[in-house]
Amino acid sequence: MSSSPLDMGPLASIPREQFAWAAMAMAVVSIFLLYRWSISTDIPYIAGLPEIPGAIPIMGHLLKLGEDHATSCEKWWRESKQSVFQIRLGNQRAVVVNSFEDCRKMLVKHQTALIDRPKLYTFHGIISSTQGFTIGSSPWDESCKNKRKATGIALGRPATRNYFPMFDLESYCILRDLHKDSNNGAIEISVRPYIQRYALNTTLTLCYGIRMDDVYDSMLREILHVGSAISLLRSASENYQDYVPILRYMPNNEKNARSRELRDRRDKYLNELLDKVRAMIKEGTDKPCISAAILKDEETKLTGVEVSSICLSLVSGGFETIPGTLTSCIGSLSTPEGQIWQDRAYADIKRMYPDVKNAWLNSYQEEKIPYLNAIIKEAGRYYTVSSMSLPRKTVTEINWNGAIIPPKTMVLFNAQAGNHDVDHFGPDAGKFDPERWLEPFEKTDGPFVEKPSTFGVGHLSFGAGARACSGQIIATRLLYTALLRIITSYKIVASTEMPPNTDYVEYNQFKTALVAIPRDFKVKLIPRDSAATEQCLAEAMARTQDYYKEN
Ligand code: HEM
Repeated sequence: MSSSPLDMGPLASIPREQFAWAAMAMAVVSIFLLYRWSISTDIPYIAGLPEIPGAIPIMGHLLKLGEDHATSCEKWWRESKQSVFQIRLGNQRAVVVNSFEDCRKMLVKHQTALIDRPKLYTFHGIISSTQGFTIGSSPWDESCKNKRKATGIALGRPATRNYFPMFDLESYCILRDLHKDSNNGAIEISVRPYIQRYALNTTLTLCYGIRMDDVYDSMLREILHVGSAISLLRSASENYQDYVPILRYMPNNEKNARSRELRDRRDKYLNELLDKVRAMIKEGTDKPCISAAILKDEETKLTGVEVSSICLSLVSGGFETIPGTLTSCIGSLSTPEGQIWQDRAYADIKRMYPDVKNAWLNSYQEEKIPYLNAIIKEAGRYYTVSSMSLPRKTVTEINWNGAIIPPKTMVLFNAQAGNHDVDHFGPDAGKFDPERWLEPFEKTDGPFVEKPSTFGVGHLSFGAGARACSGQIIATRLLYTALLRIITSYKIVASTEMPPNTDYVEYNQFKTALVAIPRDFKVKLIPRDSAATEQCLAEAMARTQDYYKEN
């Protein structure tokens, strides 16, 4: 006998009602399991640590966080009065630390437990598949240790002396071109491109012994463009597929295609740079630099991929952070209140170096001027260019006031929140004020004296502990040298048509980027002492020509 399509076989003996119940139960169980799956995370809920309400299935808090994670977390901290809390980024659980004191305590006291960095699908799996991970994104292993050690030597204080001629040359080029392109102050100008070249040339020289003289050089602009686009793909608010795996399988995955395109463009210029070094070695014209040392097989104990990774780390470590900090700082200094700080800085420079030529000469050798140091600290604090720092991952458990944060948990440091914490910096934490770093003084008499700091540089912008920024010493020197030379040459005045945005959140035009990109603005440069500036420029030109000859 053939069965009809409606023949239900053995199920036919189950009464219709019972069948309906069974089907409903199965549906309920399936929905429950689906729901459980949609809210499950790599690390289970951490008992004893508050979780921010409002997470939704699959996405967790990703949508609620919006584009600007640092500002959302800062708000949740203030609303919940809990500085350390847990959130869900898709299927990953993360602990967020907000207040200055908690960031400091977590980063320093638990530095060994927090020595690792998480791996992300797009950045590690696609973008970094050819040149290796940058140091800032490397999980903690033997290779990362070697890379950090080599970088520590190349960027440490004793090595800084070797870079004096480079600091001299690159900061001279900023002033040379500002002087030329603004027609000695007659034309309003946007300063960021000059500072971008400054930051990039410094690390390119360190890594490859190569620099680009033209602010709009095509390779220089390509490196900056690709680097910024990659930095966007690293951010959680821009790239949900790192946390919501299902999105990776979407047809025509635009993120993957873009990642591959950027990776290929980056490979192209990195290979070109290495080829140039190879050619220079062949001709005997190579300059002392990290990649030449490796290519010439000097004793380095590093592999080829590790060298690429180090060069990539140094180039990407500075090209946005330094321009972000220095450009925004110049924005704050150009305001009417900022012009008073400029004048005080200028007076302090003249107090230490009555002859401006000596100030220029010493600008890359020592950081002796208290008022300038205060401006640089304040710029680092106020414009926290890496607002959520770089993510960390625990290797061992952390007991945080009784809550056990297990190994392999992602920990995020809200440096922006900590740097504007009124409980630490006082009620004016939201104001740019270099004088917070100076001892109280009779404003007219001076002299300015820096307050001693109990915690590194006094703010969280370079991170802290075992994975703190490797480039901090060089970065500070670069900021100092450039600022000294700019302030001694010009009084910087904000453009009335294109003034700077000096709000510590709104100055950034891309909230989703890993490192802030300041909104464009222009300034007018009013010469302080044209004859002295021209003499300083002429002397710097002569010195830097000698440097070229020596190399
Ligand atoms: C104003 C300038 C800079 C700022 C604000 C900055 C900020 C940071 C931050 C927040 C981190 C993560 C720290 C942590 O996890 O605790 C970091 C890591 C790092 N930075 Fe910087 N940075 C700057 C300049 C530079 C420069 C110029 C270089 C290289 C020449 C550099 C190289 C690195 C490297 C290699 C790491 C990774 C360290 C590791 O993971 O072990 N940075 N930086």
